[in-house]
Amino acid sequence: MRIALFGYGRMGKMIEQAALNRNHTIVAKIDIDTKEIDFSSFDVAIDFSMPTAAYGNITKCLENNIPIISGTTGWLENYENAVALCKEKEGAFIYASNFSLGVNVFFELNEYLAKMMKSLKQYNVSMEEIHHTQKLDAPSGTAITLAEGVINNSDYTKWKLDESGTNQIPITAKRIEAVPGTHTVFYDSEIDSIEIKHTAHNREGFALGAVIAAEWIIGKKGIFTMKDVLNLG
Ligand SMILES: NC(=O)C1=CN([C@@H]2O[C@H](COP(=O)(O)OP(=O)(O)OC[C@H]3O[C@@H](n4cnc5c(N)ncnc54)[C@H](OP(=O)(O)O)[C@@H]3O)[C@@H](O)[C@H]2O)C=CC1
Ligand SMILES: O=C(O)C1=N[C@H](C(=O)O)C[C@H](O)C1
Repeated sequence: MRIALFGYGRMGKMIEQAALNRNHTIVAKIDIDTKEIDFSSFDVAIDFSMPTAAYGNITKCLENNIPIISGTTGWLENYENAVALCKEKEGAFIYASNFSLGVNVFFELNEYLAKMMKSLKQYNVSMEEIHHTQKLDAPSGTAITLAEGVINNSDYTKWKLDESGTNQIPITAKRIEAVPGTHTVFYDSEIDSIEIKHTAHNREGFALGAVIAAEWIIGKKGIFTMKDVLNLG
């Protein structure tokens, strides 16, 4: 498979390694200074760039009939526009806030737990995410997906950074040097606490998941998620 990388930072470099290990070729490394892109030279694009750049990169790929995998977080105000463009162009697109197998299992566990806890009103839910100090967005995309997983399976209706309130999930974002990504969902009552936690030990799982998604999307048309790719749930 011929892959173009949009963004060649921490994740772009990890994805390059994961792709080479699976016998793919990286034909382009595109950044903000790239003047011209030869869209005929690759089969699929993987975008791990920046919140301000992701939507533009996704748009370019869809307009040029290139399947696009995006892991960039912090651009979701434009997600529905990307979906509409993908439908209009009959393209192929996957966004995932987290491509690791472990986190996608954790997403399923989170939804299952939320369903069980729905009627247990003595418990209050909250979330914490911890990432490295270079991270640009807060809360993390993964924390937002976790909050949406609870909202879709409970009486909670919204999430907010650092703020609790009626039917609102408070999310705390901590920034600590070199942490790849740690997410915890807490249910607290006067009597006890339940917590589920995912800890990434490095970025390998994110990178491998993105390459697996790129392999999977070839020949498909539509808007998909990692749940489709991993056949979970
Ligand atoms: N979904 C998932 O599983 C995961 C998602 N992420 C997300 O991926 C994104 C990237 O993370 P990370 O690699 O750590 O960040 P980095 O800052 O290390 O890399 C981002 C890269 O994008 C480049 N860039 C800036 N503008 C553009 C543009 N217009 N087109 C293409 N590239 C551009 C930057 O270049 P320059 O430095 O020159 O500005 C930089 O090299 C983040 O949003 C992060 O949250 C991260 C890990 C896992
Ligand atoms: O910026 C990161 O590093 C990460 N970003 C993603 C997110 O916002 O959830 C995924 C992972 O936690 C690492």
